[in-house]
Amino acid sequence: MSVFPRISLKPEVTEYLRSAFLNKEVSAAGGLQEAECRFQKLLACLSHPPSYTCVRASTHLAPLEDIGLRLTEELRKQQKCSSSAEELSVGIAPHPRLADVLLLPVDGPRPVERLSSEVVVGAQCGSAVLRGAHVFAPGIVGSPKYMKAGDPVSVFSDLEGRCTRGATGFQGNKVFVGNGVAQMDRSAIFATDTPARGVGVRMVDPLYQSPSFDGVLPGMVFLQNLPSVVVGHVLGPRPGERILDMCAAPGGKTCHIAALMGDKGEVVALDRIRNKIDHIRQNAQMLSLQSIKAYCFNSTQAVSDGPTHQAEGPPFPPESFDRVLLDAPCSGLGQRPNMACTWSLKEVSSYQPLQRKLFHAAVRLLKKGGVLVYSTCTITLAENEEQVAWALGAFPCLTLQPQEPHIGAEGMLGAGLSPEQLRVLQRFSPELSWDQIETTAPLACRADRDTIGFFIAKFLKT
Ligand SMILES: C[S@@+](CC[C@H](N)C(=O)[O-])C[C@H]1O[C@@H](n2cnc3c(N)ncnc32)[C@H](O)[C@@H]1O
Repeated sequence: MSVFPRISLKPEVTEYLRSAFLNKEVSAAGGLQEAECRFQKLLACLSHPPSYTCVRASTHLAPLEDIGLRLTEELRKQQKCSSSAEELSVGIAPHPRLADVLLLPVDGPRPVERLSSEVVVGAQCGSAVLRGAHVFAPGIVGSPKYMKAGDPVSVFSDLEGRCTRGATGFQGNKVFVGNGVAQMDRSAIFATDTPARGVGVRMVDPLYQSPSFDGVLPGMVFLQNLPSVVVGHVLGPRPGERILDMCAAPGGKTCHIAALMGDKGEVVALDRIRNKIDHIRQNAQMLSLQSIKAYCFNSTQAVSDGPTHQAEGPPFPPESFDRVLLDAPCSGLGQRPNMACTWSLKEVSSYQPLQRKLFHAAVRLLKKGGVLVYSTCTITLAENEEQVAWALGAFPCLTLQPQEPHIGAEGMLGAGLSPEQLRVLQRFSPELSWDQIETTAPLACRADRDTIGFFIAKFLKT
């Protein structure tokens, strides 16, 4: 059952994406009609959440089976505390190919009746609610005039960011994401002296029901999209190596890399935004990882001029790292659910130059014989296959490598790459099986197909 409309984009952005998905190579290979059909499915599936939640387990601390059992116990406790009449069976399943992944089913869309009191939240907060979160107070933009803690409310997501903060009603473009109970009075949420923190609305009857991971086994499980976990495995870090994560915050992949190395070696995490570095450090501490060193730095300038640079932190001499991850800043259009993106075409298409600058630094910092993984959470050709084609031309020392595991589809036609090159790329394309995925099918079967949109390329520097 489809509850949300397809993702709402500016017409110029829709046309830009259409021209990529219906490019000449694609149309010649499969026909224009099939390409249009794939594109329409893409727009529909992006506005819906995946049908499961993926968590990465800290298998450097305990066996997957033990973590699965402890998680089941914790979630059962959560259900007992929940006032929801309907119980969600926990049903955790290990991923058949990823030894550190647990999958949990999401139940939805469920028939939930709307209440007369409406709380309006920002689009990002609304998407988080659809993936199992409660509503945090900073995400609330509007509430009933006399709302008190304990009031039952319906929560709506403001798709276009039009609701003014503190509004008592909103008639704009909004979608219903479920019912909850206010945890604060309106006056506390919109207080001007001390901005409100913590849960503002506890969701009791969400449209999509999945467990809330707020405070659940924080050192043992980490919420992460499936393709993001695949990135760590594809990079293939080994104990004792020195690894660079160039765009690391909040550190999900950094921590995964350190865990895969058994916390032996060094993982250097860089990010340009200072307060995001604290998130990397907090996550490393929470997951008991000592091998991570995080620095606030612009990675386009992370190569030092001469080989004599002695300091521990960036910039680094050329050929300093065994493996480099470039999880690039990108247009993020693969994220699900995403019901509306208000970006202009200029914004959506602004990332290619920065990604190329980062690529230059990545190649220089990598040792000969080292591995470079480039990834994005977007669906555009310009940030994915076109970047690979450009990199192969710009850096003759790079060769494309097969990936293990290879769970996504192959790369998309249109950037002039050969069939062999496309086969070793990994493009997670939920639209390819959208409307064929049976929600009753075993979790492990649908998990690999019902992902966010994502892209991974692996190179070897020869
Ligand atoms: C896709 S996010 C990274 C997500 C992260 N790898 C993870 O798995 O948790 C991209 C990050 O790149 C950072 N960034 C953007 N430009 C950068 C630059 N020139 N140097 C370093 N970091 C940059 C952004 O601040 C953002 O945190």
